[in-house]
Amino acid sequence: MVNIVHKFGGSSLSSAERYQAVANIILAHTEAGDCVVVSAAGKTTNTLVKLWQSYQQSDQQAVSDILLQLDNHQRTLIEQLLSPTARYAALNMLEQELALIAQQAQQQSLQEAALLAHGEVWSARLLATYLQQLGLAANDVDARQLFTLNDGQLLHQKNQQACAQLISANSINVVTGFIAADCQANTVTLGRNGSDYSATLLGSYCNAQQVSIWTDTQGVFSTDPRKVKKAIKYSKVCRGQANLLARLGNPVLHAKTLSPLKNTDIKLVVRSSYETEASATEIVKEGYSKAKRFITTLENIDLLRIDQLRGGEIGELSQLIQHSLHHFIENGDTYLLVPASATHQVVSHLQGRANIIESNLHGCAVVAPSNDVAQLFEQATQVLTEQSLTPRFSHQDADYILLLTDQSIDSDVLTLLHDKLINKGQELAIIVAGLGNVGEVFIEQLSQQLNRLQHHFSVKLVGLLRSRAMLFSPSGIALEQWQSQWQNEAIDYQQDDLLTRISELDYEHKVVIDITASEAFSELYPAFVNLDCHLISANKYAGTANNDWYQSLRRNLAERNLLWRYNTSVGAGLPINFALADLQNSGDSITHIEGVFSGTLSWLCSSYDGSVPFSDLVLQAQQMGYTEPDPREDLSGRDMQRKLLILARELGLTLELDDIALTPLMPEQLAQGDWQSFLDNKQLLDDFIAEKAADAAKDNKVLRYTGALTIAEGKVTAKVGLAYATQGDALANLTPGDNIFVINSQWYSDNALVIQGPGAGKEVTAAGVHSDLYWLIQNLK
Ligand SMILES: NC(=O)c1ccc[n+]([C@@H]2O[C@H](COP(=O)([O-])OP(=O)(O)OC[C@H]3O[C@@H](n4cnc5c(N)ncnc54)[C@H](O)[C@@H]3O)[C@@H](O)[C@H]2O)c1
Ligand SMILES: N[C@@H](CCO)C(=O)O
Repeated sequence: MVNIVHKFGGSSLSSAERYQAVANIILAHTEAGDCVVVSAAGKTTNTLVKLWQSYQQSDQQAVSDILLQLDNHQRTLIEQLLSPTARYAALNMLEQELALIAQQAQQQSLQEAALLAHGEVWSARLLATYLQQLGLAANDVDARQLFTLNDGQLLHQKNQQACAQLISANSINVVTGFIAADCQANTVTLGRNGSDYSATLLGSYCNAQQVSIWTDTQGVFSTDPRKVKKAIKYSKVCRGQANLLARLGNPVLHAKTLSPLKNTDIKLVVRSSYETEASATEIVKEGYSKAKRFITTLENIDLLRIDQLRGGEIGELSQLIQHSLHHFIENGDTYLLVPASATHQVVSHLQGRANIIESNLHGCAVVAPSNDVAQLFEQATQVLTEQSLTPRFSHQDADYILLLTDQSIDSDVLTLLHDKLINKGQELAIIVAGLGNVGEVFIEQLSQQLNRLQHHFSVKLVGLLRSRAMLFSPSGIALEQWQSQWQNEAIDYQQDDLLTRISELDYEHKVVIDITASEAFSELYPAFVNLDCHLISANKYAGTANNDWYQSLRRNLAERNLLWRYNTSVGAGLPINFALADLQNSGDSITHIEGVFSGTLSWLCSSYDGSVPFSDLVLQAQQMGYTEPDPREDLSGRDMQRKLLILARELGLTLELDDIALTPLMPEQLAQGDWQSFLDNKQLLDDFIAEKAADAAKDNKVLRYTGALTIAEGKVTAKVGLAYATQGDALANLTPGDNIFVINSQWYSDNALVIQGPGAGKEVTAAGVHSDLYWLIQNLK
């Protein structure tokens, strides 16, 4: 089975040293069954083209000179690479082939494509022989036996069968790029950059997993890295943008190269054959990478207006001039950008339907996410005008802009444009898990918040998760339409799918915001950290997990410079964690924390006067979004126990949950069974509370549920449970739903520091999550 198709261009094979470097790459990156597509070595194709031109001009002397030049180049490669036995056979074969070309030239029977094909045939044969010499099973394959075209159209079925028959599963198949055959077995060529196209065709016919284009650049950059030092190399580029760039003349990839990959899962990777350790650019399917910004320059372009462009005509024209072409519609007219050298051919092919509107233009195209296009259009026009390069023609489309000028854009102007238009890192991708009470409000508030944050940082919501379905959109989910996008695009997922999608996000920073109440989800935190995600949690499970797990998570975060914030897990939006951290960072030491840390239990106890059954109040609290998904988590005291543990760990204590004594606010037996069985037995709760309230009332007290943590002489005691508060006390007067934190420390010993306010509710909690997000961004800057 073909796993990877590798492709090496002419510059990667320009000398014996380069062949050796390629062989080393093959040794390290291929296994039996893989294919290696090669172009002609160095400038061999150009030399063969010159030979053809001299032949057409009947310049016999030039033909002989060029043949000698080819002989010298190939001979040097063979002599430097092959052992004496292999060398003898290779030189013999080369001699015969060159003699045949000379003979055909004399007999006036040379064929252009067959002549050009020699370059690739020589490369494939030499590389395969050299690999054998290194002990690898390798064979050369002439692509004219693999790819057949009829009338310019590839015969896919026939070609697929040929590949299945001729590509060996037991050796490295070194395949000639650029060439194919017609139905009469005549050689045809696949056009400019044909070897890249050969590689993707072969990949699709063989159902390969990946096509790797090894080239002399390191990948796809935001602009030409030779002209702009600060050009950004992108690790991922979507096929749509790569295609558009190719049509606009960007030289890294050609539109044709991408076409065989349409509707396949084959990965396309562009990487450097010179710096093999450098990271590569992966061209991924739509939706698997965020849209990026690029500037590509245009040189010597003519602008044609075309009447009645027919379907498929652009393809025909590209084939004719062997160049990717781009057309667009402006005010109802169809325009075509044509390299000036090919205008004549295009105009005559279109027989009176093409008018040259502007000729000899230069300029640039800026490819960008659609939301950014309008702003970039203004900025780019301004930069060019300031540089006295006022555009002669401009066009704004859905995902790019085109600015055509009289003079070419030199590297100084390109650098100015790049500085102004291209993001320089600092992007944060947000994944939100849990779209319940708090999650929904958080997303509603996010759009307003992002407008503010965008001034400092580029922040995008890229993922939404419920327990079974997920929605990922690497370029950003439209916040105004997230619900309809969810309805239409969310898909079921397994844990591995989620981790894969997160790993594919090509952002400088990622944060998973956990607004679930799921312990299972919190168990994924170590996996998120391994994928370099920051964490924000409203969920309390990770913060209260056993100490070994918790400490190991903290260590992993620290090792990777990642941040974790979970302020809302205690006191919702109240700044309790800020206060504790601040006191400790200022040198204070906390001795005692006491109070009511549950919005639900605060509201229930303060609202209860016996007139409404307690269980009815529980259902109301649930409706108001105060309770945990299962309110028994609150009634059992467990939720408050978790909060006290989180506070204790903020103080640097290494308690476990069960180190905090707990007395529940419900009869033990109600903890068993599902929610319905609780409802069936709610009378037990009502009787339990009525009894406790009556007991408290005997001393003119009221029911409250409180927690306390004391550190005295190195000893820690902590508990949560029912308390009777004296009428008129701060605790008895607590506003229903409010939390209160009474903090004693070295500095606040007699007169405690008190923090009080709403401790639950979807709005305040969502606002608290935003505060954590803001804090994170401040710390990333
Ligand atoms: N409600 C509050 O006032 C408040 C205050 C502070 C903290 N919190 C915490 O915020 C969290 C959410 O509270 P809520 O009131 O919004 O709860 P909720 O039950 O309304 O929402 C939780 C959501 O998480 C989803 N979910 C469950 N498991 C998931 C998984 N594995 N992956 C993705 N999504 C999953 C559920 O489908 C649900 O939509 C809880 O941990 C809670 O303790 C809530
Ligand atoms: N159920 C929790 C939510 C806030 O953590 C409470 O009532 O306090």
